Amino acid sequence: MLTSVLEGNSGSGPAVDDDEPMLALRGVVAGYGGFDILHGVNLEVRKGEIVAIVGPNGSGKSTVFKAIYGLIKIRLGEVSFEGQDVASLGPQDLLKAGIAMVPQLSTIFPSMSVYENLELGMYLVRDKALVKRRIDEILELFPRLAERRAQNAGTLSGGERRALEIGRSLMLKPRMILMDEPSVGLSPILTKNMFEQLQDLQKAAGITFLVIEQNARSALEISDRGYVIQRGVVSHTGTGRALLGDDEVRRSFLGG
Ligand SMILES: Nc1ncnc2c1ncn2[C@@H]1O[C@H](COP(=O)(O)OP(=O)(O)OP(=O)(O)O)[C@@H](O)[C@H]1O
Repeated sequence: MLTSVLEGNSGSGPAVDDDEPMLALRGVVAGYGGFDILHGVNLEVRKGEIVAIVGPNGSGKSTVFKAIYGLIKIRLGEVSFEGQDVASLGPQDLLKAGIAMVPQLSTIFPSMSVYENLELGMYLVRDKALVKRRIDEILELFPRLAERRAQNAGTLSGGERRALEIGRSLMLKPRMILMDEPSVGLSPILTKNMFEQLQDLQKAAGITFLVIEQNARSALEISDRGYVIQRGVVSHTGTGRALLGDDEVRRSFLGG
């Protein structure tokens, strides 16, 4: 079954009309307990894009991810991935479908080596030769990790650790990666490096990214498109460049 998972995730995935978005949220309403937090969110990600979700604290950015990743049930609306309704799928099934998530909090095992942490990205796969091949491919994408493959992950710098998390999420060959605040804990220069890494992966491996970021300016600078979420709805959308140039967005979120 796991072989089929890998086969399913390799290559370009199901045939999708290029005009169709890879991921689409339509009128999504979701929340916690008796309260709605998202009041009809519409959002699209096209194949090969980097798309950023930005907005003030508590506006619902993480809730959008939870709704996509099946961590909360949506009350109204639709979530589709490559034309398939995925609203009722949980994280394991979404991973099989080709979407991986890199959470905000580190999930690296500090007393294990870089290599062993990467192995965990395919821990259910018994074919060791396949796992090794995949790790070698990933280490080729991340030369700094390759140099440190035997080093304990707990001794990595913040940026290297983030790279390891991204690398591990690539083990099952997802076509799309959701990243929740990838710049948390990183200095401005490491944030810049990390975003450049996403752009490299977008080009080298054709990965599509949907990224939530507090650091709105840095995220929009490298994003093809962005969505500003305010009080549970999309208030602005456009190319990263257009949002960076929008007076209201600048005043509200980017510090003038
Ligand atoms: N498990 C939960 N139970 C109840 N309310 C929650 C829960 N998780 C989030 N909320 C509330 O939902 C609202 C949106 O939270 P969310 O985490 O989506 O915002 P965010 O835009 O990601 O914020 P931040 O930038 O601060 O991380 C907040 O008012 C928050 O308190």
